[in-house]
Amino acid sequence: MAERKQFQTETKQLLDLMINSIYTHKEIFLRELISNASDAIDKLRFESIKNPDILGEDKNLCINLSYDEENLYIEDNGIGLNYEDAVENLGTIAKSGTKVFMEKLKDLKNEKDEMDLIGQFGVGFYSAFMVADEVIVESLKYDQPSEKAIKWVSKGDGEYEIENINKEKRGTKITLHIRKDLNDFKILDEFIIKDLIKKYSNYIKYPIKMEVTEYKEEGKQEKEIKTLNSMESLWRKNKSQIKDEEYNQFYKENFYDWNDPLKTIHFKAEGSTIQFTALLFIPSKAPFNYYTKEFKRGLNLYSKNVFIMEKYEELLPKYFSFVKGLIDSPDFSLNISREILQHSRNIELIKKNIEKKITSELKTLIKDEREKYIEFWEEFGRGIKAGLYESIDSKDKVEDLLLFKSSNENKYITLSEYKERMKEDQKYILYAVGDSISYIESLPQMEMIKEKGFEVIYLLDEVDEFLIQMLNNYKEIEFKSISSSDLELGNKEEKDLKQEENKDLLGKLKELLKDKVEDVRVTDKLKKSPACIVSSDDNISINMQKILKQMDGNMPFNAKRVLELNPEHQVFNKLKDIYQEDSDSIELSDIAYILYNQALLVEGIELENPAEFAEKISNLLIK
Ligand SMILES: Nc1ncnc2c1ncn2[C@@H]1O[C@H](COP(=O)(O)OP(=O)(O)OP(=O)(O)O)[C@@H](O)[C@H]1O
Repeated sequence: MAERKQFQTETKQLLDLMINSIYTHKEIFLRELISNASDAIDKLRFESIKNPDILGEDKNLCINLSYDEENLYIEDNGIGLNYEDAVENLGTIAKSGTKVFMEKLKDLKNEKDEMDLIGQFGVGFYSAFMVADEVIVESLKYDQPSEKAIKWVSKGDGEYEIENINKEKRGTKITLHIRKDLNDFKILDEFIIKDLIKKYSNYIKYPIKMEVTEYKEEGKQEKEIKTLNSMESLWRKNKSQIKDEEYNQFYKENFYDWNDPLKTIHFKAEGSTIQFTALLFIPSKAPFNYYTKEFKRGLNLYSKNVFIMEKYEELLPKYFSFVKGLIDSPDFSLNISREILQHSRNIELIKKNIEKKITSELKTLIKDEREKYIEFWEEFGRGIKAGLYESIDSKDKVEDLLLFKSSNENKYITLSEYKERMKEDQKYILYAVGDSISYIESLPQMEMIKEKGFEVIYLLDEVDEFLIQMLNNYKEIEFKSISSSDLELGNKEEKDLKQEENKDLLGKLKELLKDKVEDVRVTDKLKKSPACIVSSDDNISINMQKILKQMDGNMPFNAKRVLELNPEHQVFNKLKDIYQEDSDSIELSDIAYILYNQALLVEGIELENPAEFAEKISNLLIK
């Protein structure tokens, strides 16, 4: 006679929650039940170490799936449940923290909170009621005679029935009578089941078998029992036993890439606070949508081979968003939600750990395989820079991974290499901004710097200058633009003296150009060129304004400009002569106008009035 029992109050509430669950991923019930089956086989294996006889005839440890029109069956030959086990484990939530769970359940305000809570506590077996209106568990524990098997039945309505039955085979068979009101959600289908197993349970270490349709030649179909999961989780194998090809194959199959990864990082962390295995890949090519909003970064999460979620982004800082891979940790609960994970201390620890590892691998590449790193940089460098720009607190960790081309043979260098090579009298890390090397090299400001033998890093990417301004310094050496108005290259006193000597002329020029520039000064940056334009505001350089204007055409171009003149140039002498002769002459104002516009042209800035500029040049030519 079956005994009718009530579920524990808490369990009842949990069941109600499951049945009326708003949880969109109903499919996870299969993962839960398979993971329980796998745990049950684990437990049996453990027992069999002490006593190998308990396996008896039934040595092929596996999980069998089958289905008919109304039911799904999940069967294992694991440890099994006896009467007490079933009452205890299937009738109550046998977990510590149940009280807390229920307390919290009372305070719930909305559906999202509900999901978070489910995630936090894990619902395992009860998730079956998300898809089934009746669940039957038939089980024979390994150490019991067949007539001591049990049958446990519940409709999830607060009660269950339990009785002893006769069952010959060891282990547990679960029958789910599938609900009819699941709308779009279908489970009694070969292909759906196959897909779900691949997605969630592919790396369960026991075979999950099911009868499937095999398509033979000449269009013939046959039914065959097949193993649906690959079983082997590469990441749990010993590193020394894995060949490069295996890693590459695994990467390509799981992360949708045609190319082999550039680098594979596989490691285990077995600290006292957290345990996890990481299998990470640095792709060799950026995905086609890498630089778009559609791209999603993140690592896949597993708990002891069981898939939990895809692309969990909090584990990867933005600047490492190119990394693909997975983390397997027994500390993750199967039902954990993204929201809960976010606040978990473990996640912070794992994140720190993998970040350190990726950084050190990349640094090794820079040192030992520069060509490979350059290849990588050309694919992902922009992403690293943009990511770092958004998380500038991580400057210390990432700045040594940055590469820039420099005036030293136009090769890529790191900031630390720059620092090493700095001249004794050099105060700053000098940079120049432009969209090509040839443009930068022809800038008048480069003339004196080259002469002095200072190295200049070239900021060729739009994001570069923004980033450099955020970084502000490298190991306490300030970055300075070669176009910066306060860059001192020569003897400051000499320059100040020249400024003083010519202050009347400079004042006059400033007046003539008053609606165009903020100031007119002498400079020691120029050698062959008569003039250049610099920004008087280090925060918004002329180049940055150009970029901002490109992004938004309506933006006024208002970087504060300063016209700098080369006091050693013939043109300057000419200006002096004209000024002395007649400080109000048209010629003086024309030359000032031309010099200013010329400097704009060299800087690549559109002229306000090209026709007027051309006319003044023509006038000068015929004089
Ligand atoms: N196939 C099975 N064979 C033997 N025992 C089982 C089986 N399925 C469930 N159980 C028993 O029922 C208990 C409750 O399962 P449930 O899935 O709710 O929680 P759990 O597996 O302990 O936790 P979690 O699902 O969070 O890992 C299990 O601990 C186990 O003792």
